Amino acid sequence: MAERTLVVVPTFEESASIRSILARIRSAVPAADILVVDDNSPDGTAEIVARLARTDPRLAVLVRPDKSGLGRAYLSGFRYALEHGYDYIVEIDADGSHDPAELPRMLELAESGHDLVIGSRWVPGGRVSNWSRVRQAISRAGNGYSRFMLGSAVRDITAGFRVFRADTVRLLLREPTSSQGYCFQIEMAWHTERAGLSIAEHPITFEERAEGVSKMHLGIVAEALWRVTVWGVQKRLSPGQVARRSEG
Ligand SMILES: Nc1nc2c(ncn2[C@@H]2O[C@H](COP(=O)(O)OP(=O)(O)O[C@H]3O[C@H](CO)[C@@H](O)[C@H](O)[C@@H]3O)[C@@H](O)[C@H]2O)c(=O)[nH]1
Repeated sequence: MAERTLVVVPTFEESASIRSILARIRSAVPAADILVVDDNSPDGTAEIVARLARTDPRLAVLVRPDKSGLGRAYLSGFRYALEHGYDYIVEIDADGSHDPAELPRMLELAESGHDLVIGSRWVPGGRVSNWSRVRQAISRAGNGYSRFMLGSAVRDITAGFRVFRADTVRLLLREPTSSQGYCFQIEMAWHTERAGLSIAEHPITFEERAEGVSKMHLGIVAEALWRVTVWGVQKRLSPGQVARRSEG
């Protein structure tokens, strides 16, 4: 059977950019299916996708009742992908920060045996464009701190542009995840690394969004700081027995 790919696009208030990113994904990976996971955006993002899906059987939208964080949205998308028998699962932002044209190469890397492929800003060849100095500093500091606390070798552990083999996700979801927000990305990559699976970082250019606003806020940074600190301390106290999951 041919291998099947699901591109999961989490959205909250992305009505200005959703049409464009869906068209770009479709043109970059025509054989892939697309699932938008929307947290009941007041700006009608889900309604736009639902209208497009009426004439595109390979596009679907999952509407969640409330805004409950990027991590929770991705979990819903992952479960959908596993239930529907996909072989590869893609994560990509809806705002155009990630160029879907990188996906064929990232999928090739996954097909060649990497369990997780990260579109990385912080490896040679990777860069950011139009990102404020503050956001660059937060990203670099977050990655540096995570590498130090968790002993991770991943250069862009917070990145939101990824290809997972479905088996990787199946393994990760055997235990409940604790992260609500963008910390989910750190948790998934670190657990993949700890499981001894293969991670490749593919250099990308991350473009600051042209429309809409970032959903990043202080609470998201605080959650990541807190959880990475706890995981890092637990790792030092009982190596090999990290209580990665602190809640359901
Ligand atoms: N469903 C849902 N989607 C969400 C939520 N919060 C954010 N999103 C969606 O998640 C994507 C990323 O959100 P942005 O707000 O655009 O993120 P960013 O500030 O540009 O952050 C980028 O950098 C982070 C740190 O490196 C990354 O962790 C993140 O994935 C992204 O690439 C967008 O498609 C946005 O609509 C949520 O609570 N629910």
